Amino acid sequence: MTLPSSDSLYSLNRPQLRREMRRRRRSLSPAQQKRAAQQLLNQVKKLPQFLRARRIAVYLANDGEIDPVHVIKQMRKMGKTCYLPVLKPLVVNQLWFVRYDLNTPMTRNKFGIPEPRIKGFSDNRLNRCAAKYLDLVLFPLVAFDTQGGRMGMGGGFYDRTFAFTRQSASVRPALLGLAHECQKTEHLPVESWDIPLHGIVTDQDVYPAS
Ligand SMILES: Nc1nc2c(c(=O)[nH]1)N(C=O)[C@@H](CNc1ccc(C(=O)N[C@@H](CCC(=O)O)C(=O)O)cc1)CN2
Ligand SMILES: Nc1ncnc2c1ncn2[C@@H]1O[C@H](COP(=O)(O)OP(=O)(O)OP(=O)(O)O)[C@@H](O)[C@H]1O
Repeated sequence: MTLPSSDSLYSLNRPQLRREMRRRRRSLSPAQQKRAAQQLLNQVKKLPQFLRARRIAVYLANDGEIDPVHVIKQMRKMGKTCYLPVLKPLVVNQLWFVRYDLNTPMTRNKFGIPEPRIKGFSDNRLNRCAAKYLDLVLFPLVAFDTQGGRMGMGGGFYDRTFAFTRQSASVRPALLGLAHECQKTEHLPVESWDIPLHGIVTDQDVYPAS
């Protein structure tokens, strides 16, 4: 099947575009995914936001997402602390960030994505990092454009969790989106609730926010 060209993407509404971009990334071959993951590390490891960050939130690849596995390995080599999103219990579509080491016990969330298992309240508190104390957050994206538009899985998890960054300009982790180059579109409308990112990193390029 031929992919719609960038022009015909214009005619799609938001859910259709999300479906199309998810299909695109899922249709990448294992070899393409492997190469993209390696190229992603080459892009990320040059970034000043990455070099200076000590606490970094990342994700475990799902649904054809660009895989930050080598970025995670590099973080560990550099002595940085890695955090993963955990669906916040009892609160609508918000995230916690919990420490992720080689021996972290894991479980699957309701979407089937592995996340650190939260045992007791105290254990959870010890290993959690408040979103405002993260130095860098790598957002998983479904689609992006080069003017600041972006789209995630549709739950608004990241938008809700980082809504505080609008108020307090002084406490602001660096926010960077990760995506395959094939998830770039011509133009995505920016919604009122969209949290602006500092840039997007793909296997091919770095797009700083303008
Ligand atoms: N790797 C990864 N982890 C992540 C996210 C992500 O986008 N990628 N999230 C970013 O927000 C959060 C989880 N959000 C998600 C939202 C929807 C679906 C999803 O697959 N939705 C299904 C419908 C599932 C259902 O309702 O039962 C679908 O659309 O097909 C997955 C994750 C936290 N962890
Ligand atoms: N701060 C917020 N408070 C309440 N609802 C919010 C907030 N931010 C976003 N939402 C809601 O969440 C949904 C997000 O939809 P959208 O298509 O933008 O998801 P998304 O791009 O996947 O978001 P994210 O990447 O943040 O997970 C919208 O229905 C929006 O109204």
